[in-house]
Amino acid sequence: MSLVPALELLDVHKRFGATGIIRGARLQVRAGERVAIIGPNGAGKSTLFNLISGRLAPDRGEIRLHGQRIDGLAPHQVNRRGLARSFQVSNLFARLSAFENIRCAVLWSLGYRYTFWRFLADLRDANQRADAVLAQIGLARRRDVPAMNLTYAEQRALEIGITIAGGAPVVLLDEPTAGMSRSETQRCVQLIREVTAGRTLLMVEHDMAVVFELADRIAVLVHGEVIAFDTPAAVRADARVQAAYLGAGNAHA
Ligand SMILES: Nc1ncnc2c1ncn2[C@@H]1O[C@H](COP(=O)(O)OP(=O)(O)OP(=O)(O)O)[C@@H](O)[C@H]1O
Repeated sequence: MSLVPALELLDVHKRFGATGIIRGARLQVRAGERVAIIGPNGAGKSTLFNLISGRLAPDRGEIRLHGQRIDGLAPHQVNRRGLARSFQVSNLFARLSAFENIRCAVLWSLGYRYTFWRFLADLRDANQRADAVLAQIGLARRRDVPAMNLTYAEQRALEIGITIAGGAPVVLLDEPTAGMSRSETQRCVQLIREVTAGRTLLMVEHDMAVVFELADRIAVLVHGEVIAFDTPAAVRADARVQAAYLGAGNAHA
């Protein structure tokens, strides 16, 4: 395993107006690791994701992907360097089929800068790859169904498929099980486990059962600082975490 962290945050700061939202966040995610970010509402989890994926630039500090600085790059540049993210709010093309949605993501990852003949060859590859991803996310039989006619859980699975379709080694999932029933959540956990095998996963998740089942390590974000970053067992036993979050009867816990 590489000694260079897959993803590293060094003293990252971000303020909105006069309010410091991310205040010296530090994190080192190893290649192949699954890490969950938890924390109370408003702790800055979404802001942190936006900073990592290039939607926001930090005011201070560094963000590194496989040792290379990515802070300040645009989202598509971060994506090209091997980091893909999903969104809380649906990102699907409603009228396109499940297959076409995935194929768009595959073609995007291949780039549109090729000649026409090269594009045709890529299209063949893209079709094969899109079908492989559909099979992986369990939607092969729903291949030609427009995204808007899929069930909610299928739409969320499709979003995960779109995120991994380009083959990015580092994947950010934003509340992947939000709004799901218990059984849908169970299936989604299994899906995430399968599709992120061999990749590095960073996820924001409010469902503690999912977090404790999936994560190798958990980062606890409180007021824009990572106050604990450890194994699930150690985080569960951490008095600061209990005081700040887990024991506090948080609405999401
Ligand atoms: N673009 C923005 N401009 C001003 N304030 C913002 C902006 N984005 C987020 N905030 C504020 O930053 C704080 C952190 O928000 P963020 O969404 O990152 O928290 P979170 O931990 O993801 O919360 P939740 O668990 O509720 O999703 C909140 O007080 C929010 O109102």
